[in-house]
Amino acid sequence: MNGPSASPPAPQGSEEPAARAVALPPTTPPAGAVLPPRAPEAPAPGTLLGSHYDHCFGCGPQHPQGLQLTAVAGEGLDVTAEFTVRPSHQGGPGLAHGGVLVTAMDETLGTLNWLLHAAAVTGRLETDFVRPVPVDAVLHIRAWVTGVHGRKIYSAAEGRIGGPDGPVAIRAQALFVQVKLEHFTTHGRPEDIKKAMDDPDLFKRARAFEVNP
Ligand SMILES: CCCCCCCC/C=C\CCCCCCCC(=O)SCCNC(=O)CCNC(=O)[C@H](O)C(C)(C)COP(=O)(O)OP(=O)(O)OC[C@H]1O[C@@H](n2cnc3c(N)ncnc32)[C@H](O)[C@@H]1OP(=O)(O)O
Repeated sequence: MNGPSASPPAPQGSEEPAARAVALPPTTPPAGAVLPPRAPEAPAPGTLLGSHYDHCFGCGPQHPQGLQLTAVAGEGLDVTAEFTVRPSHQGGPGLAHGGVLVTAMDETLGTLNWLLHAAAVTGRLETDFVRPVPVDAVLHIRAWVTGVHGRKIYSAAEGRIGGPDGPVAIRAQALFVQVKLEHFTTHGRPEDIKKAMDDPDLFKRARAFEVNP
C-alpha cells in the first residue's frame, strides 16, 4: 500500500535532473544560516529559565494539568530540562503518550528564545520516537540552536531516559519563526490577552522580547 504523499507522483521520465535532487528537510539550516552569539540579554549559564506565560500548558506554574516544565540555560545556545512522565501522560498502558513527549520537546525548544532574546513560535517540528518511555521515567532533554536565517530559527533536541547520558528515547528538529508581539495580541482570545496585558510582569517580559523581524 502506498503511504500518504505531499503531491501526486510525476509521470515517469518527466522529471528534470534538478527536480530529482533530494531537498534538505525544512528543519535543516540552509546555506547562509548563521550561529549567532548568545544575546547580551540572555540569562547567565545555569539560570533557571522562567515561564513565558503562567498559564502555558508546557511551562506555566499556574496550569495544574500542564507539564510545568522548567529549563536551565546552558553555556552556549543550549538548554536542558527534565520532564517526569506521570500516569496522566499515558498513551499505551504504563507508557508516555507520544504527543505529550512532543509537547515537552516543543516547550524546551521554545525556551531557546531566551538565549536569542527573540520571540519565536514553532513553524515545524519533526520528531523521531526511538524507544518507549515508561510512566515515572524522567526524560532528560537537551535542546540547541543549529542556525538562524532571517526570521527562521533552526534547532534540535534529544530526550534521554535513565539519566542525562542514558539512551536516547526521542529526537526532534524544529523550525521556529520570529514574530512580533502582535502575533499574540492579534490572534489570541481577547479575554486572555486582556488579562495578560493587565499583568505588569508578563507585559514587561513580553515587551522585552519585542523584536524587529
Ligand atoms: C500581551 C500578551 C503576550 C503574551 C506572549 C508572551 C511572550 C511570548 C514569548 C515567546 C513565546 C514562546 C512560545 C513557546 C511555546 C512553545 C512553542 C509553540 O508551541 S508556539 C505555538 C505553535 N505554533 C503556532 O501557533 C504558529 C502558527 N503559525 C503561524 O503563526 C505562522 O505560520 C508563522 C508565524 C509560523 C509564519 O507566518 P508568517 O506570515 O509570519 O511568515 P511566513 O512568511 O509564512 O514564514 C516565514 C519563513 O518561515 C518559513 N516557514 C514558515 N512555516 C514553515 C513551515 N511549517 N515549514 C517550513 N518553513 C516554514 C517560510 O517559508 C518563510 O521562509 P522564507 O523567509 O521565505 O525563507
